[in-house]
Amino acid sequence: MDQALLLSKLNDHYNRTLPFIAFKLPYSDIVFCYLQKDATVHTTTTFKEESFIFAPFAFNGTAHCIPSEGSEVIKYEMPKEILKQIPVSVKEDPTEKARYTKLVTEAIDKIKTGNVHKIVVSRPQEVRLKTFDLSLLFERIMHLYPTALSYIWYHPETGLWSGASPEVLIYTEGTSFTTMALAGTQKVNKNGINHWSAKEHEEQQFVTDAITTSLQKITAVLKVSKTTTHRAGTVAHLRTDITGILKNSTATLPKVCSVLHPTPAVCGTPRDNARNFIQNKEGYDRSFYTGFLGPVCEQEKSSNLFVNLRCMKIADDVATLYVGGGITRSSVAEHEWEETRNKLQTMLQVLAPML
Ligand SMILES: C=C(O[C@@H]1C=C(C(=O)O)C=C[C@H]1O)C(=O)O
Repeated sequence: MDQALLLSKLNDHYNRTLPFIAFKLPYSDIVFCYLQKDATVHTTTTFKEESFIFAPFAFNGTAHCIPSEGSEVIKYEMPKEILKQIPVSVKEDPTEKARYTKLVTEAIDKIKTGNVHKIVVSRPQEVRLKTFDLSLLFERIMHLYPTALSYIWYHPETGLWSGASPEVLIYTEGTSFTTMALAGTQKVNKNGINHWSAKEHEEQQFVTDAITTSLQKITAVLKVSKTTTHRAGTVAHLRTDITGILKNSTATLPKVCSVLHPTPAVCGTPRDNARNFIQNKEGYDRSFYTGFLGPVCEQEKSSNLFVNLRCMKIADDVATLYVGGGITRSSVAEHEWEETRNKLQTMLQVLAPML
């Protein structure tokens, strides 16, 4: 199928308010699309049917999904093309900056009281588009970030979401699994080498420790890699891979997801205390941001689930971009604000021709 036909099918689906998903896995050139033939709201608690799963931050065991059955399934190979990144500026809103830095300061104060080590706080940023163009969105999201899970999800129930996530929640293949601890953020250094502070290493170590502890009960083998620098668009993170074998009897995919989600990389640690802070103080509903998403296939016993980061929701001509960062006792509110501004670039690059 050529790209013009694919785009006309996607546009047609969108105009008829029919659900679809288009996604590309990291390091792959193949875009998969499931175009649902009706507007049924499909949900899953078993994660067994071949489908693309879309779960919110407030996941309670049930996720939205678009099954391949009952959908037109399209496999499309993206032509190789490198799009240049152009920094896009958004006006700094002093009121929003004051609100966010206050939230960060409150998180630091909470951490200093001692019952929570790390809290991930976040904010939505609205951006007005001249006009929304689904074809342009497709071309840019699928080309700009080859190491990410790039996607466009649409369902009349949830609206249109798009993102390029650098963070694996879990990959499974039979009982083998891979997950990752991703934290610490810097702008990508021009010489390609980033130097990380003790604060950034500490923050990332919280994530590794919390993930390995939570996986202990449901795994038979657990291995932790060396920590490396992971580039994600214009920012870089510290990353540790965690691999192993799941216990066959207890570790179903929904169970593994409930154990891992929300990870300390998007919520904090200990989880309940961090989540309480977020719910009481963040001041907005994260909805699908920092939820998880990706394809699952029971027959092949495989899944590729990602954390929904570097994403946005688009309604009419307004895109809402979501960004956050992990706070520890040594965080500096002004730096955290800057970090969220840097992270905004990932989706702003995608939207650039529509601004
Ligand atoms: C919360 C976000 O990112 C997470 C927080 C990070 C950090 O605190 O340094 C780094 C990567 C992600 O795990 C986001 O991008 O919105």
